[in-house]
Amino acid sequence: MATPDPASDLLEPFRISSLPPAFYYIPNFITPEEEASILQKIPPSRWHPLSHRRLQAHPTTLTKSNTLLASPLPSYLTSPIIPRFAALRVFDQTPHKAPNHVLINEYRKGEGIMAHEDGGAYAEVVATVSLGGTVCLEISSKPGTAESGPDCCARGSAAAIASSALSALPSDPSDPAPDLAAKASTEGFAEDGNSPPENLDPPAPLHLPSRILQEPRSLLLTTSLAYSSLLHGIPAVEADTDLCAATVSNWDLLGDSGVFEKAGGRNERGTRVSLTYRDVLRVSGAAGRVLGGLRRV
Ligand SMILES: O=C(O)CCC(=O)C(=O)O
Ligand SMILES: [Fe+2]
Repeated sequence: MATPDPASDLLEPFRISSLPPAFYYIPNFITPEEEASILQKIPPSRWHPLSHRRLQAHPTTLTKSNTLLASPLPSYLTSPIIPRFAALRVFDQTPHKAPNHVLINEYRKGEGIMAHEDGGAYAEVVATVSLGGTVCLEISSKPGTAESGPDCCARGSAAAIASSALSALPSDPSDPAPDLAAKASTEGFAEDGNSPPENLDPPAPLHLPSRILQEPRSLLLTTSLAYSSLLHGIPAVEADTDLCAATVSNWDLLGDSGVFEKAGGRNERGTRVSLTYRDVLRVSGAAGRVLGGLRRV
């Protein structure tokens, strides 16, 4: 069954409203010190070179049957990030209620990743933390779907999806990220976290393909229909150009859009590292592996 949009009153201010549900963009999710510390702890020996990027999987790659052999994530990937996901209830609706797998991708200038979908091995929530450089993620529809083609169409199912969102639980963010509490309170959300988001605005037009600009230290959440119905990719270019409110879907959510305005709408690519947190559906526990091993002997 599809994982519902994890919308809560805490996430609603960060929803990318011009895109189909449900993408959320949160700038400054981690601090510069936390970013530097994580980058420095990524083990150089674990990289798998690919043709246009390099990759490492934690705790391990999945088996051929898309099973995760359960083992803990390294602490530099869990703290402080996973408690912040919990405070925002990002993974509350997934089977294990927390991420159990992280892919680390590194892209150098001019590198990218082809348009793709992440597939059925995972619950439909991906939480991407960006480190180092800035890139545009390109969002497109799957070939042959109603949204494909150059035209706009109405976000018809947005309200239905939003209404199936999380029923909010009392909030106890033990370790809120720097900007989160302030953003939620300036948006006037109840502190007890019990009010479901109101969605009274008319549906926003959606334009596909579209771009999401990912600043260093930001968090991007790709969930529900955004996960299952759309493709995402990073163009392999040396610079992202023509960056402005009309061409970047999360322009109003950026931490500092002035940087791109001052640069004439241009983002010169540098090395970017992404951490993509997911909940693998099929997990084989250590006990099961021991028993399985004994049976095979
Ligand atoms: O680096 C990114 O932001 C995207 C990575 C990605 O799409 C993936 O690992 O499936
Ligand atoms: Fe992906």
